Amino acid sequence: MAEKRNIFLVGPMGAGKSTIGRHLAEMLHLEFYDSDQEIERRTGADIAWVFDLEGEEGFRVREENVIEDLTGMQGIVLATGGGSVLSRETRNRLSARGIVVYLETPIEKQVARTQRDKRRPLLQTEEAPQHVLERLAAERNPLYEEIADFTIRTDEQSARAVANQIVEQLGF
Ligand SMILES: Nc1ncnc2c1ncn2[C@@H]1O[C@H](COP(=O)(O)OP(=O)(O)OP(=O)(O)O)[C@@H](O)[C@H]1O
Ligand SMILES: O=C(O)C1=C[C@@H](O)[C@@H](O)[C@H](O)C1
Ligand SMILES: [Mg+2]
Repeated sequence: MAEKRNIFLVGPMGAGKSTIGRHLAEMLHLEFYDSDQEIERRTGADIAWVFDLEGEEGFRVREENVIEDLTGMQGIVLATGGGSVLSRETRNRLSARGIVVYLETPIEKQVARTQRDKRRPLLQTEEAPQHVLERLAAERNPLYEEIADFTIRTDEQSARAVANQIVEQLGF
């Protein structure tokens, strides 16, 4: 049987990777994974707690390991953590083992979408979320672009409509 392909969603916090990823997996009859959720499952702690106990550095090690394992699977949709592309090894694995879709959205939209929940420790600081997200974007957008097979904006349509658009672009 032909190898089943993987789809990896990358992009910043609030781009909609987790939400759109679930729709996409359902539409394509693939399994859905989310690296943040997988870290929570393996540690039995939430993301904020991992950041508190181990710092961002410890979190990144866990993230790299989880993505190494998940990218070794076949036939999955994976929503990656927003900062996972900081690791060169992770970027190489994502590029080599699946189709990478960059979900792009303006900062203002990211701010609005991440305002209500407190699960993103990098945004729980004195600095305004808008500034943090701008700083992260300057460093990370080139990395998302570097590995993307294609890019889709997620601020103009519903999550389901974006998933549909991805299915069309994938052509399978
Ligand atoms: N296309 C969309 N249209 C409207 N709302 C959306 C869309 N995509 C996502 N949202 C909403 O935005 C919020 C953030 O989305 P989501 O958690 O999927 O982002 P994420 O990219 O996984 O972020 P993170 O990197 O922090 O995990 C959710 O409440 C979701 O319902
Ligand atoms: O952009 C980031 O660095 C992060 C995004 C989230 O998906 C989580 O992985 C965590 O909150 C860190
Ligand atoms: Mg997510």
